[in-house]
Amino acid sequence: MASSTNIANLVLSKPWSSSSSKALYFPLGGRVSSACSSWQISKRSSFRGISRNNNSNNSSNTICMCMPSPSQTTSSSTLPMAAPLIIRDNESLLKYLHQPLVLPHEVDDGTMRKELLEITRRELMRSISKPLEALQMMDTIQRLGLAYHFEEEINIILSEVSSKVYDDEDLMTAGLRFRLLRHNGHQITPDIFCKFLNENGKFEDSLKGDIMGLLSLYEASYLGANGEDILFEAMEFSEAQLRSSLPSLEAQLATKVSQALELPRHRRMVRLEARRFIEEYSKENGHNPDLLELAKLDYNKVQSLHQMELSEITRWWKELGLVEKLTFARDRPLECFLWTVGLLPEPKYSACRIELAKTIAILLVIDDIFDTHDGPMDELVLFTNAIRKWDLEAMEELPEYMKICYMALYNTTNEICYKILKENGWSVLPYLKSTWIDMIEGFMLEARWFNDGETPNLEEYVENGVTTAGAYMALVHLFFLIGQGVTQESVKLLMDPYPKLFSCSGRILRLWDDLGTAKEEQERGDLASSIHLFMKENNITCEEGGRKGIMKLINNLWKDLNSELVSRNAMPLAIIKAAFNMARASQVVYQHEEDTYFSSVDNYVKALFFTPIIN
Ligand SMILES: CC(C)=CCC/C(C)=C/COP(=O)(O)OP(=O)(O)O
Ligand SMILES: [Mg+2]
Repeated sequence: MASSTNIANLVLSKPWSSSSSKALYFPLGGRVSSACSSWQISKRSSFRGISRNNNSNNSSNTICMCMPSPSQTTSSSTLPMAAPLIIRDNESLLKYLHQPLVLPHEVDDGTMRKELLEITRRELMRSISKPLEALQMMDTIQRLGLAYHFEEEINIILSEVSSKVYDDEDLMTAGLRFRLLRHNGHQITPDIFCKFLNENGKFEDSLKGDIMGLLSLYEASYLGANGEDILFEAMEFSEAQLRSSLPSLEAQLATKVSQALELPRHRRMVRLEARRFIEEYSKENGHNPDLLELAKLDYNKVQSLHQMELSEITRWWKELGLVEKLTFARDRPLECFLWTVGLLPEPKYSACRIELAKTIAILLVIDDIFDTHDGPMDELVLFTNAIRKWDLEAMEELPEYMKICYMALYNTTNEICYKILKENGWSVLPYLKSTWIDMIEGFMLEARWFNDGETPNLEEYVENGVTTAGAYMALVHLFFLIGQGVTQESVKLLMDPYPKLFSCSGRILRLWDDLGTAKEEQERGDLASSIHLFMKENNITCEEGGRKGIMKLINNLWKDLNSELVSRNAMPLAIIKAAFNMARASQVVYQHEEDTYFSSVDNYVKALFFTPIIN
């Protein structure tokens, strides 16, 4: 008979408190109940159930976790998504973050995760003699969000498969090999696809029925750089074939293909893809149960790290108190944090994420001084001049509401510089200051255009829009915060002018921003957006046509961005990755209505930061 355990009196610990790992074992098949709910314990292995009681009538704020003893096993699992969670303001966010909560990795106390990591590491290295197996496993590992644990092993395997010639490799393997090598910054030429062309230079008709091969070619084609025409041929060919075969595919494969057609792998944000793919993978026949288990444990562990960071950012933001003084300004620490997790998904960048989120929060307030508040021109000029001087005395001339913002920027930037100096011995104030000055001058230029009734051309608007979207500011900060490959040579490439890598990724950010926010901005009476300037310059009368044109520009910018990955220059790989991630995050933040899985930014935030994965 099923036993029942009342959880009302369980004392649970905070997600980041290391001292109190509690393992609560319940009998498999038993029930755990609270005042308003009960859970059947029927899942496999250690931790298998966590649910926050969201019944607002019940003040107990119960979090329930159920866990069969390690000896008990059962099969199959489903991952419920985004439980209802309402975060109304920073107050309730902080409250939420400080509520007692036990996350799965704590229950496991890390032992199981470590064991699974070692099992996976061994399996990955064993697969090296079979390239296809190794590549597939590596691909799954990356997709599950686990690649950061296996950087060394992944590089060993990639070096191995990049140096060999595989005469008999099929389309699927060639596509996978190309994509993984290029994604990870290894050299590979698209000539490996030449053998799949007929005498007219077109992909062979015989490939049309090879759905897995086409899918692999399709995903690889999105990493094409300028001049790699074979990959653009590959993109058209594979996309057309996949679309036309979609109705005849069996359900699971059809889902795989439509997911890919919706958004190729190369453009997906790492943590969101991990969240989504863990569920897909759990339903795949023949999945590796250890890998799946590891992915879930790891996802939840990283999520609890993110909660801790978010708690730190929210505390900082509240203490700063900017929005209490500037009531028109945006109050969105969560949104800032979403960006930073997009740019820097790896756990090791915890401190960088916190600092970057601060800069974005301040950027939003300055943007609001210029846009929403419509600061009078003379005040905006004063503000711009004071920032140029970068001097607390210059602050004295400013109106009260500007003073507090000025000092918040001044202090936060100095604190970031101090941390970098302490950590690495680099004195970076001239660079950080300079990138903020560029940004304020960009805002000022927009304000002048608006005030004088002047319309810039598309190119002028977009280039300035990269600066006002904060792209250069964010990447220059990250260059020093990450601190990898900071040399005299790479620092010389950083500013004056900003590197092409930054401007391509920044243009993608600006264009997605306009696609996502132009409607409200136009209603508010802001400057014409890139969509409208594109329509004007190309004699297009309908907005839909303008949007399509902008999408084309974005696709071309991706080719430019990929070219930067191929040429590499002296830019460190970590900052190249961050620039790519900025382009990826832009699409995620601004194109959510077309995403059928998460469907809203709110759901991204819940899935990323608040809802652990449960079985
Ligand atoms: C990674 C980074 C730097 C993220 C910042 C994102 C951003 C562009 C915010 C401002 O958008 P907005 O649409 O409110 O402002 P704008 O007036 O510039 O369009
Ligand atoms: Mg905008």
